[in-house]
Amino acid sequence: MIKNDTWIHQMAAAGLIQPFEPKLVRQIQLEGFAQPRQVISYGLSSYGYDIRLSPAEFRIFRHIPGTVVDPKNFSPDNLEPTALRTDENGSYFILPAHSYGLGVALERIQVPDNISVICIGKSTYARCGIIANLTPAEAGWRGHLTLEFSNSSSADCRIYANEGVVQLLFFEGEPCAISYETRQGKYQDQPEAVTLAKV
Ligand SMILES: Nc1ccn([C@H]2C[C@H](O)[C@@H](COP(=O)(O)OP(=O)(O)OP(=O)(O)O)O2)c(=O)n1
Repeated sequence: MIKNDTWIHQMAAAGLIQPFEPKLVRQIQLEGFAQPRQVISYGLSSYGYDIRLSPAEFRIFRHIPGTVVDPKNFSPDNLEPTALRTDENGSYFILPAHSYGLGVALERIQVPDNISVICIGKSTYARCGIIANLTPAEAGWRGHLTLEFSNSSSADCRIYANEGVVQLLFFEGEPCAISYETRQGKYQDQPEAVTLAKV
């Protein structure tokens, strides 16, 4: 069964999502500004939680002529760090047209042993041609999710840091025999930095 806002709120106290925002935030009031700034929503929703993109790092995929990407031997040279920019609308990275980029979640999550998390895109970005890869966070996993985005449009697009970027859905099942923690999964305890493919 999918978990609701009451459950997510209760579990936040036990470390499910940190930092935790108990309502859906659509605008923030900045010191020294008369008007609040509109943000891409983040925080608790009815049956999920919208997490933010960290300003720490965003990397864009680039082709290195003469090479083939090997998931068993991934080269960091294929992912070029891109600068965080800031203007009156907020801080953002630019994901060029028809390209692929990796960022990291601002929040740290800690998945209980009887829960599976599905990470899906936000409609606001989907409407701009940005596709967030649909990925799981497994029972017993902890850390900052590495987030993958493709820009399927022919225009460059901003991806805002410190604002909502993907949403998490939480599903409860019978307790599993072996969690991500007990199997010592290789992506356990990811820091707030892009974690590359490993074998
Ligand atoms: N966008 C995502 C999706 C997942 N994860 C983390 C949480 C997952 O619990 C863990 C492993 O995800 P997968 O099971 O999809 O990865 P693999 O099957 O490739 O790796 P493993 O062999 O560790 O299961 O990686 C992540 O950081 N960013």
